[in-house]
Amino acid sequence: MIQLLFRTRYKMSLNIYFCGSIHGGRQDANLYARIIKQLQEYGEVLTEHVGKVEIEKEAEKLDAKFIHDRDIDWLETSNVVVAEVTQPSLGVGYEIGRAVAMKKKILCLYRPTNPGKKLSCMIRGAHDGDSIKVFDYKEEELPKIFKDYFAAL
Ligand SMILES: O=c1[nH]c(=O)n([C@H]2C[C@H](O)[C@@H](COP(=O)(O)O)O2)cc1CO
Repeated sequence: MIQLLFRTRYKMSLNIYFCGSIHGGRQDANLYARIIKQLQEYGEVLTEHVGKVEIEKEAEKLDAKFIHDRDIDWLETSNVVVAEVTQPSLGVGYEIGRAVAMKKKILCLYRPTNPGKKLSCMIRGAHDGDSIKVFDYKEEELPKIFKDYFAAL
């Protein structure tokens, strides 16, 4: 019951900006969709399109400046930024940098699956354990990570 009240309260008040690679590579697109579904338990995900398979076709119809300005507006109105940072993406790195400058609460999630690949120090090193958190994770750990993260906000 308490959890239900908690979720209802946050659904009404939290704007979540989810970042995931688009032009950087769509290998994790289905994972993004599953993450967005979980995040919707905690608030409104402003960037739901990041998990959509057909996003690249949609993006072709839109002007880059329109996408940039719309996303920066959403970033400004967001309360929390959640970024899946395993697949490197210039856009995601840029969004995180802008979000840091806006003093947003930021959660970065990285899957250390490939021993030959490392997360950028500019993301891992931004972790301060308070406003900016960077976690290594496995997908099955996400429900607990989100539960703990949003409860502590
Ligand atoms: O069509 C788009 N729509 C859009 O919202 N974005 C934003 C949201 C994503 O978190 C991020 C992805 O950047 P990139 O495309 O460089 O991987 O940029 C990026 C694009 C394409 O660059």
